Amino acid sequence: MNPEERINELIEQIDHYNFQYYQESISEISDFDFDILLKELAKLENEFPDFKRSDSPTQRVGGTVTKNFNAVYHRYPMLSLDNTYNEQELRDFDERVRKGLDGEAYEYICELKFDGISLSFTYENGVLVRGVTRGDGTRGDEITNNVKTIKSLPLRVKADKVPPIFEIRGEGFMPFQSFQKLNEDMEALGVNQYANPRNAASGSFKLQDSAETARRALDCYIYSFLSDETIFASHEESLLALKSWGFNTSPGWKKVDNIDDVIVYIHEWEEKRATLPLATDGIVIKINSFEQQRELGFTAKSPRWAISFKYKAENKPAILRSVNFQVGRTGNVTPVANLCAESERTVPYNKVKGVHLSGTYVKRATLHNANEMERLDIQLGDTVFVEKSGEIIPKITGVDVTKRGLFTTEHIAFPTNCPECGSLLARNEGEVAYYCPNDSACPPQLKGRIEHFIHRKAMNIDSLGEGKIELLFDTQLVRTPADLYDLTYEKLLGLEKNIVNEETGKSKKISFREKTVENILKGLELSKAAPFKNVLFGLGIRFVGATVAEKLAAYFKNITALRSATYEDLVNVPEIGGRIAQSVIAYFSVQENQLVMERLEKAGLQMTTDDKPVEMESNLLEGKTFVISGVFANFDRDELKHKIESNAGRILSGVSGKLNFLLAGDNMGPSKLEKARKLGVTILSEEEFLGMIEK
Ligand SMILES: NC(=O)c1ccc[n+]([C@@H]2O[C@H](COP(=O)([O-])OP(=O)(O)OC[C@H]3O[C@@H](n4cnc5c(N)ncnc54)[C@H](O)[C@@H]3O)[C@@H](O)[C@H]2O)c1
Ligand SMILES: [Zn+2]
Repeated sequence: MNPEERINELIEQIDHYNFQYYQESISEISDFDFDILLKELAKLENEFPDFKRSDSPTQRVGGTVTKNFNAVYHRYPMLSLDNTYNEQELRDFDERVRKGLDGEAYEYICELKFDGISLSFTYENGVLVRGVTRGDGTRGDEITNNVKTIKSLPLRVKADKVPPIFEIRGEGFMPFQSFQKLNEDMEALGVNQYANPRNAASGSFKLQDSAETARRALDCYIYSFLSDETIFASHEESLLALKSWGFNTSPGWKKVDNIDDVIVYIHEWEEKRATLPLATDGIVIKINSFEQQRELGFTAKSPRWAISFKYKAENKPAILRSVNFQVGRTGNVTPVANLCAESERTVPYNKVKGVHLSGTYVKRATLHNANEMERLDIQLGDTVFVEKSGEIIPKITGVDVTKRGLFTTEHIAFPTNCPECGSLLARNEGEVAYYCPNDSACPPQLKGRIEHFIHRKAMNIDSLGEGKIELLFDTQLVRTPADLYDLTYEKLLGLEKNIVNEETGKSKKISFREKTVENILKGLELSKAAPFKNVLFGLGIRFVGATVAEKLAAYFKNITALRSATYEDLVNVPEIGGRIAQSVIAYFSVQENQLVMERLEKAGLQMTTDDKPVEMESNLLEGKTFVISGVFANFDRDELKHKIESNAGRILSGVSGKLNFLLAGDNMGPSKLEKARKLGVTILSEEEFLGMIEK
């Protein structure tokens, strides 16, 4: 590949990752690997300036504005930061600063680099009037209602020196605690979880529903002040003033006067940052004097007076001692590695401490699925590399095959049968995970279904925590949600169980005394008033999350109508596709499920509703099928989907002979387009589509 081709290829890759990262809040590769690609591009552009493109990601801030919010121009551009992972480059930066300042003395402010999203807040006459994301650096999304949910952000500032208009900036983030809670909720709902707190913060600040943003308990650390008037001489002065005005300025910053002390600061926080309640990914170094900042100026993408030093995700060798195959609520089988430190090879596994990584000991890591095990070519006894990605879930990133002796490792067979119930495992076409199909009797699946049933967004029975369900399950009192409503005071009183925590080995005794039993029964009684949509969601039908349950409930109005709905009836409901329809039908065709439902109805749960269904706009698209692909100028995909469905059209999951229309936006994959053309599918632009439903 010649340099020009490589440059173009890199741009395409980086644009793709940027889109995923900023628009979809997904990291498809690690920041480190992303930064390697970006550096390779910058280097090639330097060597071959003729091939340098003006739209290169080295010349632009990575984000974009979305169509969901008002785009507003920044008064002062919001740039990125140059970054480095090593001390030598930091010294090179210091050298450039020294030259740029012509021998003047200078100071640095070192700050922690919090891992969230950049936010800008404008105050007029002391009142918060606007909150905006960084966007593409020139324009951002106006998310004022969402930033107002940040409790530590003053809505009004009262102080003497406050200028009539000023802007402050900071990092909006989700503390680990909120992150964990959010992901637990998402797991219970069966929807995709966020990989790390940064992605969660980014997604949460850009929600349409501010009430949901508020529930997610986001916060923000303020690290910069801007105004047209010169009020402060230095960054330090501005930070101190902001603090005295009531802002939640970023904690832990320090003023130093040479690069060696910057490096001391970096080492100081390398381990200590693991004790913070939020994610950090490095430190930021800024020239203190505003005058000197002006002298040094900016590149197209970042200030010349600042740089960030990023900590590499810590990666350490460990020994793979064994693999557990865990069966989850939906029957998915996940391989989990049991690890020990290299020095613990011969220590009995219950005495193993594990590998010290970013402040904690790690002895378990996910291997994701059979494909991933194959990709790693991992064997028992192997020396592997473990990393804490997003500082939360440890994963295995590779195998050190040079450490593999002739007889020291052993092939790992992925089980053919469920380790919990013995059923033959199955795998759906196109999916990587194996699952246990025995959903009516496999213990973790039964238990999981009950845990789901009592979830906050379902029957909301919080007097029945996880341990209690385990106890009810073990004593065979409860195997299905319907059994819960047969529980009585007499059956419950006096039950006991020791529950051992697998991680810590500590045991906890659960015993049902009078008060506990009363609370459980009260919770069950109250749950009988939960609306039909909650009951429907609580059943845990595959692909029926809270929103789908709400739509089905509103459309069919009662369980009898839903139960007898045909596939055609179901796909006629706006926004219900074939996958959901099939899953609902499959669920009701199982006799045991029908029985559970009848018993729940008898117990007095709500099986009807008066909620109104989604309004249909017309039948203009009746009998027509659509696939939406790419990015559109006026609507996002969900809006287009809604338009199709509320005009009686149907969405298909992929391009096939059955498809009538491909609604094609920008950036869609060329192979999809090609396939559609071959099959004679009509390709529509956004405008052409809108023309079809105009009345
Ligand atoms: N994994 C991926 O797929 C992927 C894709 C795109 C970008 N990225 C990562 O994001 C980086 C680019 O993002 P970026 O442009 O936001 O740069 P950045 O996150 O590396 O640095 C700039 C940002 O740091 C933040 N920040 C935190 N604490 C700060 C402080 N005390 N002072 C000033 N700023 C502070 C601000 O939000 C600022 O916008 C890449 O280098 C890469 O590491 C990853
Ligand atoms: Zn099973």
